[in-house]
Amino acid sequence: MKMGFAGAGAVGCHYGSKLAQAGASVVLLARGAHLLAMQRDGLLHESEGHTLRVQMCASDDVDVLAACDVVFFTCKMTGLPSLIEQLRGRLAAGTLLVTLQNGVQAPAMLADAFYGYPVVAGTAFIGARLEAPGHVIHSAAGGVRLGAWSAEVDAGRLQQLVATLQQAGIPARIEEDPVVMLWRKLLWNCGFNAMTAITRRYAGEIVADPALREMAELAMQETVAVACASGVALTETDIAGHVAITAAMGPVKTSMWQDIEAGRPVEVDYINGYVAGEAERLGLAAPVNRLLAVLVRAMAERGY
Ligand SMILES: NC(=O)C1=CN([C@@H]2O[C@H](COP(=O)(O)OP(=O)(O)OC[C@H]3O[C@@H](n4cnc5c(N)ncnc54)[C@H](OP(=O)(O)O)[C@@H]3O)[C@@H](O)[C@H]2O)C=CC1
Ligand SMILES: CC(C)(CO)C(=O)C(=O)O
Repeated sequence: MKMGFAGAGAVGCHYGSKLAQAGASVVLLARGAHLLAMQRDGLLHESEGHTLRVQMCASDDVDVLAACDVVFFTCKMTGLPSLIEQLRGRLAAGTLLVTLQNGVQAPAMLADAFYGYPVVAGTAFIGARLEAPGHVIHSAAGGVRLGAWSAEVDAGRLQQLVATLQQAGIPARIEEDPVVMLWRKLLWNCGFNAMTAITRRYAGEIVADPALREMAELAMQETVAVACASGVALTETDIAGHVAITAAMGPVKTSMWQDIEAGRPVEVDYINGYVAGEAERLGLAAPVNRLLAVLVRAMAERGY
């Protein structure tokens, strides 16, 4: 199976490297100083106490993905529309397209742009960051959940992909309802991504502080209400589950906190901003999500 990673940063390089180490043929679409570093020295990959230099084919030419069996989209949501435009008409028919973005919008965007292709929705539970160009640190977890999004997805092929990921040491499983899967992850991200980015506290610390925890829970309650009004069956139990898991979580810097610190575009419009917008469309109120989105946008504009 030839695996491609479109927008190979922290998440794409970690998974690409794990697959390459297990013998898969892997190609990375990357750019800038990060690409140059990987082309010159290979990827420096720190994971689970091991540091390796891993050589993979990396390019900024989209045709590097042309002959892949599977292409994982691993750019940020902020970069997805332009990446889709670059790849439109350039991938072989039948290529399995897998999204791993936070938020709930990526699979539908791909299914629209790549009509007739098999599209798989995915969620990544991982702590990973680009420490420097060509240097990825995987610090926590690493599981992937996948669910068939478009009718073109063949169940056997999806199972084979999950087996390949598992053989590479990536905990992977299939979810029967990809919409619920995406919203359940969004629920956590609405509660904790902006809160960690604003307060510079780990999610576990937010849960341990009654006032901060209350805000995170309010953001998640609004998200549950929007999900339910959209026909997605999330409940208060999902919130309690997220809070319990987060209380036991180590010091993982969320992707939004990393982006704010690095002065990169933030995904808040696809997380709290998305929920606030959907609430307005549905005639609901989501003031906490709206406030979190406004604050994170303002911080991002100032570059801190
Ligand atoms: N990192 C984490 O721990 C987690 C991340 N996620 C989610 O996974 C997704 C990916 O996150 P992450 O890996 O951290 O993001 P990164 O920013 O580390 O990686 C994305 C990479 O894609 C590159 N890229 C974007 N567009 C293109 C393009 N057109 N051509 C070539 N390269 C391109 C970016 O380059 P450039 O920097 O130049 O834009 C960047 O190197 C996000 O939706 C995030 O929310 C989910 C859970 C945890
Ligand atoms: C849940 C977590 C922290 C890691 O999977 C995440 O989604 C993020 O950093 O955006």
